Amino acid sequence: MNDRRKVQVIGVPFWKGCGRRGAELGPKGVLQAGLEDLVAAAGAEWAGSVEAKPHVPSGTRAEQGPIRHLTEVRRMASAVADRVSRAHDAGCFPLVVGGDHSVAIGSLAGMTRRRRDLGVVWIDAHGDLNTERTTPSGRAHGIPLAVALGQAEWKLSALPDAAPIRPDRLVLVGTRDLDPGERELIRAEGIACLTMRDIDREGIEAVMERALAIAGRGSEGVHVSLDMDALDPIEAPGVGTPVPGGLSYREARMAMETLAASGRAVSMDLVEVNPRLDPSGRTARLAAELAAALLGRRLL
Ligand SMILES: NC(=[NH2+])NCCC[C@H](N)C(=O)O
Ligand SMILES: [Mn+2]
Ligand SMILES: [Mn+2]
Repeated sequence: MNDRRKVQVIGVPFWKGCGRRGAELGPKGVLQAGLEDLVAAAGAEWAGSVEAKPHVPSGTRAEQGPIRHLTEVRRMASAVADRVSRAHDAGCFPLVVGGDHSVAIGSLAGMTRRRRDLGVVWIDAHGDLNTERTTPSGRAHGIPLAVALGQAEWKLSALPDAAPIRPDRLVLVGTRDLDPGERELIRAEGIACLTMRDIDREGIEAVMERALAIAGRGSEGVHVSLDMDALDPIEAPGVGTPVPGGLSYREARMAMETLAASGRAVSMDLVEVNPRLDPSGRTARLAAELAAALLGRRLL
């Protein structure tokens, strides 16, 4: 890892990919939980915090189609992609704070513009591998990986200069809730899926080493996408789609520390924090701590 890495926070106050208001308060919540101090404690330099918001001209009509609010999701993704590639060009580590997980379409577009052979570690209860055809909810936060892989009708390459990610460089971690179409895609593409069961059996450190071997070895760096619903709802109650049986506080910390020690992480998403669903604020605080751990904050 370089001596003092610059971190550019890109806040994306966006909820329309999950259909539940409150996710747009995520960036503010995570910042108020002390993100800046925690990043400093990680020894990183704070390059500031900017917002990426879609510009939707008034009078825009809700479109018909399988994915709700698709026009806004596309505009948001394009704004995020521009912020991310600019941060990357300025020598910064882009830290994208959502917002729901559809913001990752923008992060991946922005990163693949600059790094064609990007590895991706997707830490999430869900697969986020639905397409327009398989989505059970019509929510865009369930499709970002299918878009990034080029498996959906909406392709990452529709965004200027972005490139699809490679299925053999993608690894899912913490998975415990998949839809039928997602299972099929995982099988068909041979996507590595390190489920909660693997974590139970092998321990989080061994699982993360495996994840790094897939996404990290030989790639041009690893994008870490952390959906806070990967954590057990007891630790992180402020998420829109909680699933029981998730990562403990310690496992999540260890996962971040293992990624940090590898020195391979080049960008991160921190998503699905919904402060409205968690008056205690612990989900936002935990999210900020996990980002700092990924950036190298440690006890000694
Ligand atoms: N990023 C998330 N929390 N995604 C939840 C997705 C839930 C479900 N699989 C769907 O497609 O709607
Ligand atoms: Mn999820
Ligand atoms: Mn997700």
